[in-house]
Amino acid sequence: MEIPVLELEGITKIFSRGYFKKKYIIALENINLRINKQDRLAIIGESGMGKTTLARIACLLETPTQGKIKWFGKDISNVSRRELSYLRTRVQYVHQDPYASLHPSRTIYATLADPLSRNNNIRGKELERRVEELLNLVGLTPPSYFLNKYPHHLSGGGRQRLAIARALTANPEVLVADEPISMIDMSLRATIIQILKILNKELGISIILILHDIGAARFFATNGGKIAVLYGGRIVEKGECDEIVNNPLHPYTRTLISASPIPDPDLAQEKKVIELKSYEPPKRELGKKLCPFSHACLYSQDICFNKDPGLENVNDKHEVACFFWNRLPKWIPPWSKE
Ligand SMILES: Nc1ncnc2c1ncn2[C@@H]1O[C@H](COP(=O)(O)OP(=O)(O)OP(=O)(O)O)[C@@H](O)[C@H]1O
Repeated sequence: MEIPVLELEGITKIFSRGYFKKKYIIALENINLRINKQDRLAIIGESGMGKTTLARIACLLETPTQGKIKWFGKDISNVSRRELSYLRTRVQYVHQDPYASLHPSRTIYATLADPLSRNNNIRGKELERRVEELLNLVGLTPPSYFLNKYPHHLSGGGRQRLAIARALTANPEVLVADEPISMIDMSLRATIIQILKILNKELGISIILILHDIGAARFFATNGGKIAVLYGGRIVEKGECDEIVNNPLHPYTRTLISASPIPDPDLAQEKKVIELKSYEPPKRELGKKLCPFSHACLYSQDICFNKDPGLENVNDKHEVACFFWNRLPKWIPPWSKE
């Protein structure tokens, strides 16, 4: 079996808040993920489900409370500070807010040339050539127009392109983009996802894209990519994108798909959004075994409140954590004319 570039094994993250009366927040629980070379993985879920925490742990910017992180099969839980800072250059993080992640007083040339020179030990003409190559790659063309401009001269989409180019200066093995399209114009969102797909295909970089919209996740991961659905800090369903989107087996994934906008106005009018029993966020208690979606799920029964369903293999392309996945009603996709 292929050795994954990055592997998360049984990752749990618990935050504590308060000084005298501590409150514990289970942000992630028992997350297992394998990222192979050139993988395309979309992680989806609503706000507060643990996406950013997972992204930061995958980029080695946050330490898990429990679990192992492996880099090419080697456990890196106890590596030296020096090795950790090296590994952090191999897994690059693209922040959701391009406004905050770029230095406002550096030109676009300096934003890219300084880290390029540091990471690759190049200067002069070679450095200029590489800066131009990166600008071309992310669609900031012609490069000569942008070199002496500043981030504030760019639109939100342009700044996100620059942030992606800067992440590439370290020649990363993995790029984790945390909701990179949430703060940019709707019309530019597809182009940013398209750039990530090109980097994945042409440079062979493994890409983890964090999103809350399953439609965007589908656009990114269709045709060979994967999707993992996060709810209440757990992965409730994961597998090949086309398999998950066409045959979702977790009630939460079905809810997400049914809530996602569809472009066809006739279908949009007829589309039924799946109602839930409750719209409260999941309650997570330390040591309590249950399905995190049980309070909201239309199909939950006693067992769902007393036992952790755990991910089960449906087939080699699909895992789901639901006791009743094979007893749910037939799935009719909202885009179907049936
Ligand atoms: N540093 C922290 N200290 C305490 N609690 C935290 C911290 N970071 C995250 N949390 C909590 O962990 C849970 C998961 O947060 P996280 O930001 O990972 O979710 P998310 O899915 O990325 O949400 P969003 O889309 O709103 O950013 C939330 O309940 C959040 O309040």
